[in-house]
Amino acid sequence: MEGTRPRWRILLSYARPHRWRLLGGGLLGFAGGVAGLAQPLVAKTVIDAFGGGQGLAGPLITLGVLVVVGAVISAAGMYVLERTGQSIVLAARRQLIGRMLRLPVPEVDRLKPGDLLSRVSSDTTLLQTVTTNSLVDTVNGLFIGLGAIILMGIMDPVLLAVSLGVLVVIGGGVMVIMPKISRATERAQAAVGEMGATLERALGAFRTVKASGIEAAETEVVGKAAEEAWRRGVQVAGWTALTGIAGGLAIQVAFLAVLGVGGARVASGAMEVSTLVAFLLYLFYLTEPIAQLVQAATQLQAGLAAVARMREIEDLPAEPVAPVGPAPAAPASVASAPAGAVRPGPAAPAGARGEGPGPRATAGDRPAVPAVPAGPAGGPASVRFEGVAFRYREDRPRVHDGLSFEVPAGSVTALVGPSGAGKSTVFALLERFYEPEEGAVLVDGRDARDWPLAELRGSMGYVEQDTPILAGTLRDNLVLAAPGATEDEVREVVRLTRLEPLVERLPDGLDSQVGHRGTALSGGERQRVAIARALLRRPRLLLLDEATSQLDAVNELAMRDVVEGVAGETTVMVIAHRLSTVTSADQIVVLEAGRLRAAGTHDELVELDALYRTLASTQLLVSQH
Ligand SMILES: Nc1ncnc2c1ncn2[C@@H]1O[C@H](COP(=O)(O)OP(=O)(O)OP(=O)(O)O)[C@@H](O)[C@H]1O
Repeated sequence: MEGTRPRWRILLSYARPHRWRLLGGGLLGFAGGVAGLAQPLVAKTVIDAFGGGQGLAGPLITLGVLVVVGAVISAAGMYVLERTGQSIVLAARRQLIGRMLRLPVPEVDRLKPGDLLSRVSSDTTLLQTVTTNSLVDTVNGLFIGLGAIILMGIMDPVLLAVSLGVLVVIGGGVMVIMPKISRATERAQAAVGEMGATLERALGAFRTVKASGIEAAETEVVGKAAEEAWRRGVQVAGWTALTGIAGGLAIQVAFLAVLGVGGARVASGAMEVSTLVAFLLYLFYLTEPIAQLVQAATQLQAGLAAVARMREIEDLPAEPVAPVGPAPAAPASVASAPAGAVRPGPAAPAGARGEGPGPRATAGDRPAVPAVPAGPAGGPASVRFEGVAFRYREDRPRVHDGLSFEVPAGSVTALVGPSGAGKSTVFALLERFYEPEEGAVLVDGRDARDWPLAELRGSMGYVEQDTPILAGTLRDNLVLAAPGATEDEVREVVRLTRLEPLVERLPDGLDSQVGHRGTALSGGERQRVAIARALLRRPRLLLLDEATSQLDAVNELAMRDVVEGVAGETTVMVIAHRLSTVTSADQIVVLEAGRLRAAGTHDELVELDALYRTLASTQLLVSQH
């Protein structure tokens, strides 16, 4: 229903919650105007008093008070309206931001971040004037205009008909132009969005731009987008100027018409000269309200354009709102487990691990490793892909084509395969960023589509290959997905992911800033921060996309500690690029062209699968512990 609502009603819906403030601001403005009107009268008493030799003090004080009070009231009215305008912009921004962050991944793949940014920053500001000053001006203009028209009608209905005839003809012309202003503003705003998108493209790859020496070329690209925004802006200016003169023109033409018709009526004795003069004065009195109405209508067009661009986002499908609240706190006994403590035995007995290739080792067989802050509530999750077919877009080939495999609860499963085989897509489908075309992705035997989305994602920790870090402090980044994490838990994951030396080195420890996108950290540190962040979430299923670029020894040890530290209590799926990861995995799933090629242990696959042998001897081969 929202989508079919006329835009002007949507616009009014932004103002509605603030109607009393708008009324208050409007009334203050009106009172200020009345105080202004009273000033000439009081000025007259000053002059009279001056001429009559009476005391000047009284009238002068009255005049002074009137001027000051009038100015204060007008300023207060303006402040109330401007403030309300800001509140309306704030509400619109909050709504839009909330919506954007809940857009499904495929929608955001399609949209440009720079353009989205401009909708929140630039389009919303267009609401400010139209929902406040323009609204008040429209009401004022209508009242004053109607009052004048009634008086003119009482004075001479014929001349009123002449005046209205002229006003309606010119007003009709203005109405034809108005939608053009709306369309031109929409295009101008779209051009501003495009400019934002091109600038974001350049700033997003800032170092590459510099290293490639393409500053001038990129400046040209962004400059072209800015030029387009200018061209559209000039179009808006042209149409606005045209409507601006229409108000004055209407009055002048009406004046001439009334003078002609009125003059003839005076000559024929049908009306008095004084009536004609009074009528003409009223006609001029209409100039201000008409100008106000035209200006408000012009601003309304800009507001409508903004609404259209904001609605484009709000009409897109959105994911359900996740319940807010920190993850449940970990039991203190586990959270404070000393370094090197052996975890409690394997959480899932072998029999509970489901069918499929059996895990090679249970967690109990592993060497003593540090514990993660706490075991996940609900125990490790199992995963099954059943004949999954998936493509990113209609016009693209299938990435998965009948993919089936099973990951028993509590096991460590490594996914390997040539580049582009669809490994990362397995994780994207598990997180339900996308939905399969055919088949099903099952978590704990339940179709991922049947899970409440927040619960499904809440049970997983996902470490992307390019490990995004957000601007803020190291601590902000760690507790991002687990705001309820205790200091002990944070310290524990820091130790487990071998981030301690980094924390000690940083001037403010955990509270040091990591820079925009974590630029103050090395690639390996960024990856370990991402792992620590995922662990603090106490996931039932840990999805690790090993970075191919960060293959240093510290990272490798950190990865091994993490996997060993959580195995058994948490199911681990890791897209493996290190031989050490696959050799210690319970099972290895080999993907090729979106299908399962083979599954088994390292030794089995080396024996049985040629592709795995090749992968193990080339791509995967890094170092072995
Ligand atoms: N968002 C996307 N939109 C369109 N196509 C995509 C998208 N993401 C991935 N693809 C395509 O899907 C295919 C599988 O990608 P995926 O990232 O799952 O491969 P991968 O096995 O993880 O590869 P790698 O080891 O190189 O990371 C690739 O051909 C890729 O180009």
